[in-house]
Amino acid sequence: MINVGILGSTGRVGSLLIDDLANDEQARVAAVHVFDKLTRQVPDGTVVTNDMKVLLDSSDVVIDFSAPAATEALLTQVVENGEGKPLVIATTGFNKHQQNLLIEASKIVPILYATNMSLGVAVLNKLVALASKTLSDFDIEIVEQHHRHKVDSPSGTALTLAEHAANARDLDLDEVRISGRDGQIGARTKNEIAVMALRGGDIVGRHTVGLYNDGEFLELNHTATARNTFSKGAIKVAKWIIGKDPKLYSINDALGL
Ligand SMILES: NC(=O)C1=CN([C@@H]2O[C@H](COP(=O)(O)OP(=O)(O)OC[C@H]3O[C@@H](n4cnc5c(N)ncnc54)[C@H](OP(=O)(O)O)[C@@H]3O)[C@@H](O)[C@H]2O)C=CC1
Ligand SMILES: O=C(O)C1=N[C@H](C(=O)O)C[C@H](O)C1
Repeated sequence: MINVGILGSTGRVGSLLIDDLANDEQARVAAVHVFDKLTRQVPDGTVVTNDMKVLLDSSDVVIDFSAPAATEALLTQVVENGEGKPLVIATTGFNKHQQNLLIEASKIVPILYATNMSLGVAVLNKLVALASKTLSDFDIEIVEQHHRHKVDSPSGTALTLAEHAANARDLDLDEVRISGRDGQIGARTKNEIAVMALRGGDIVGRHTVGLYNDGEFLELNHTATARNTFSKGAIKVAKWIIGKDPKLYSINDALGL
C-alpha cells in the first residue's frame, strides 16, 4: 500500500482526496496536515499533524491542495533539510519566491506540479499551443470562471494556458498579458493576450481560450463538472511519481502526452 500524506486535508479538494483514497486498492491516507483543526473523520491510525516534517516522515508521497503559504512551508522543510518525499503540488497562486522554492526542492525530491490535474486540460494545453501557432493572426483572449470561494485570480490553469499560447508565438507572457479593460483604452494591440476572471456560485472550473479573426473565430473550452476530477487526477500522478529521480515534472510526463 502506498502511504499518502495530504496537505490541505480540510479543504474542498483535500476532503475529496480522503474520500477517494478510502476506496483505493493501491493507496491509502497515512497522514494529514491540519492547519487549524480537524473538521472531519479520518481513517483509524492516520497521523494528524501540523508539522511538515512529521507529514513527510509519515508518507511515501505528499499531495498538496492548500494555499501558497502552506506549500512554501512544505518546500522550505525539504530544502532546509536536504531530504523529503515525492511531492504532487496542485496549489495555485505562487509568488516568484515560491516558484523558485519549487525549483530548488525539485533538485532534492521528485515534484510534479500541475495547475490543473484533469486529463482534459492537459490535452487543452496542447491544442492551445497548436492553435496559437497555426492561427498566428488571430487575437487570443482567455476567460476563466470559478466558484465564489476561490481566492487567487486569474486561475493557475488560465495562466498555464496563456503561457502555452504565448510560447507558441515566441512571446513573453509577462510582456503581453493584460487582466482587464476599462475606459478609453484604445484599440486592441496585436500581441496582447487577455486573461479575464469571473467568480460566482459553485462553478467547479471553466476555461475558454478564444482565437478571434475577421470572418471566423475558434473557441476551445474545458469545463470541470465535478471537483473529484482533480483529486482523482492527483492520486493517479502520485502513484506515478514514486521512485522517480529528483526533477520538476509536468502532468504531461505522468500521462505520457
Ligand atoms: N491543480 C488543480 O487541479 C487544482 C488546484 N486547486 C488549488 O488547490 C488549492 C486548494 O483549493 P481548495 O481545496 O478549493 O481550497 P480550500 O480553501 O477549500 O482549502 C485550502 C486548504 O489549505 C489549508 N491551508 C490554508 N492556509 C494554510 C496554511 N498557511 N498552512 C497550512 N494549511 C493551510 C486549509 O486549512 P484550514 O481549513 O484550516 O484553513 C485547507 O485545508 C487552491 O490553490 C486551488 O487553486 C484546486 C482545484 C484543482
Ligand atoms: O480553485 C479552484 O477551484 C481551482 N483551481 C485551479 C486553478 O487555479 O487553475 C484548477 C481548477 O480550475 C479549480
